[in-house]
Amino acid sequence: MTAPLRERADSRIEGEEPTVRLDGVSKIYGQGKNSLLALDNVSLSVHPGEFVCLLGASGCGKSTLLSLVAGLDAPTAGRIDTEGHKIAMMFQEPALFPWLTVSANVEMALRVQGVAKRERQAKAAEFLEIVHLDGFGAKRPHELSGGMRQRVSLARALAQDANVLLMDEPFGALDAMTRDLLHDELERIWRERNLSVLFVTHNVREAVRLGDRVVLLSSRPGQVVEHFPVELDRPRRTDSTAVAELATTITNRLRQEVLRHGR
Ligand SMILES: Nc1ncnc2c1ncn2[C@@H]1O[C@H](COP(=O)(O)OP(=O)(O)OP(=O)(O)O)[C@@H](O)[C@H]1O
Repeated sequence: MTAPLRERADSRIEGEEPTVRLDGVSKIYGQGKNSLLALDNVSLSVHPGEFVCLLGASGCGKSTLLSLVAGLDAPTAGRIDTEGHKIAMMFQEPALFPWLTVSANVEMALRVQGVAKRERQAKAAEFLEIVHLDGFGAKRPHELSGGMRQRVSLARALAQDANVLLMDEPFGALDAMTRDLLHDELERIWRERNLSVLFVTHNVREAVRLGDRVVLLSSRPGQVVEHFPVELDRPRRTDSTAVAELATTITNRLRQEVLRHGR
């Protein structure tokens, strides 16, 4: 069984600069009596081409951490370095514009970058092909299934020309079969494009299925409790014995952590 190695986790490849680095990051919401410490002194790196999954009890600050890395909010203390890297974010809800076609939703990301109209259409078609949605460009989001809408969202993230993908429970609302298919798709795209991925999930097996490393956060305030390298051959199956075994180890650790906090 793979042992958790805290020391090794942030020195994966010597001399290689991380794409995302958090140093002693804390986040307090509000002020005075009503203030809430969401993250406490979190240090964490994601290396080029690395797939890191973030697990933790509900409310431990996972989404907060992603929003800080995305620059949507500022840390109260500590430092976040993503300099020189382009970041795209995906949420549980695909957040597509319902009045636009699928193609126009993807084109929006290109428009922001100043890509000319004719080129936009061709490029959007390419990105839709990457997520296996060729031929669906003229549809509206409501005409697609939940899994297909998440594919559009992924195509839009890729169209942002990002090398860092932040994913906040992107498959949490999908059925198990669709989720399995999207795991395969995401793994293929991650490898082909050498993306650095920071992926938040509640699903321990999903984290082991996808991650090079699973990082466990404590209950609030979120602190890094342990790093679990996942040294299993890819592609992995969510229902394989090896995935289940490591998932059990991590779940037990997570349970300990939750009980320690009495919730
Ligand atoms: N904008 C905000 N203002 C005040 N408190 C907030 C804000 N955003 C989050 N919080 C609080 O910070 C804590 C961490 O929230 P966050 O959403 O980051 O946790 P999470 O681990 O992603 O939760 P979940 O797993 O349930 O999605 C929670 O107690 C939440 O209520």
